[in-house]
Amino acid sequence: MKQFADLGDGIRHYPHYLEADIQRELAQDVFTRAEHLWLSPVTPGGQPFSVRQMNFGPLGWVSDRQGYRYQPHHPDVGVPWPDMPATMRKLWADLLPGAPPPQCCLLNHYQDTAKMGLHRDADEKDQDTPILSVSLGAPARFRIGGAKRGGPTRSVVLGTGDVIILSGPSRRFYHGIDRLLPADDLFAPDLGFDGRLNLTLRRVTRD
Ligand SMILES: O=C(O)CCC(=O)C(=O)O
Ligand SMILES: [Fe+2]
Repeated sequence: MKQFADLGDGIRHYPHYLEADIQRELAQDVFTRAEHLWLSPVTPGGQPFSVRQMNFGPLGWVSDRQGYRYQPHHPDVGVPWPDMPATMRKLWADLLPGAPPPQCCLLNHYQDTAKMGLHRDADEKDQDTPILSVSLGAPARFRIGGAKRGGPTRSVVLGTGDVIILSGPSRRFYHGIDRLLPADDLFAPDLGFDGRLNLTLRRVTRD
């Protein structure tokens, strides 16, 4: 069992969990298969996100003028989302033994000043199975609060190859990304892309 920092409330941070060559393979696979399929999401109110997004796996999270939802097909081209990377399925099985398999691997690609405001992952019928997320590339400041908006928050730097799990009470906590941080050369293998890639695994349905 690799070391993790227990941040309380079911938050587990595994720094440098993925080796550099695995990170490189994962990034190459993801960017190759996501090419031409990236989405520029907008909120239902029409505000653009500063990240671009894509999904792998049976269900993908989509945000547009019609609302937030999960669907089995890419909204622009109508094809099923590409298969979930084997590395991500293995991570889930290794770190969350006994959990039902993930149904969505959401990609968030952050460049320059991209960020993500505080939100809860609330569109899944399954609000109990943990969320597992991987960071690749530029480090970022991840912010996490509590179950109610407006309460105190804390932050943790997520570096390349890090895994964070939100389980237990923290599955329903507000969280977001403040901003990208300058790369730390000691832990910054060249992964062949700019900015930061986040891959988030979630269970969506309750069955
Ligand atoms: O980029 C991250 O680490 C967080 C992404 C996130 O919270 C989400 O996609 O719901
Ligand atoms: Fe989230």
